[in-house]
Amino acid sequence: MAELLNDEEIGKALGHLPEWRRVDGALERAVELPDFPTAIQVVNRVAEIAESENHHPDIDIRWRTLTFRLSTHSAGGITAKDVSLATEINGVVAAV
Ligand SMILES: C[C@H](O)[C@H](O)[C@H]1CNC2=NC(N)=NC(=O)C2=N1
Repeated sequence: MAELLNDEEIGKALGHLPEWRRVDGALERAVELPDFPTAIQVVNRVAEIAESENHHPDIDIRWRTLTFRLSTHSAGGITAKDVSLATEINGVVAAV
């Protein structure tokens, strides 16, 4: 099972993920896409990655704004899996 990261480890990870913030026991990023179809394309690409890694984000979809929330449910907080998926989500968004 993935180990929970401590405050120092989370802070260090966020240093490399300036688009993300810590909200309660999760990493969170909101991103605005050019339009709704593009937002759904991003969701679909993230879904492929999440399924391949068996680690799934919470996704809030409001028109063209997506909010991703990452936590490891089985650990009850933030683990390296969340940091890894955040990095991959950044890559998907950057490729739009
Ligand atoms: C049975 C299945 O492997 C688990 O429920 C996986 C699925 N996706 C998951 N996603 C997240 N974010 N946390 C988990 O603990 C988790 N567990």
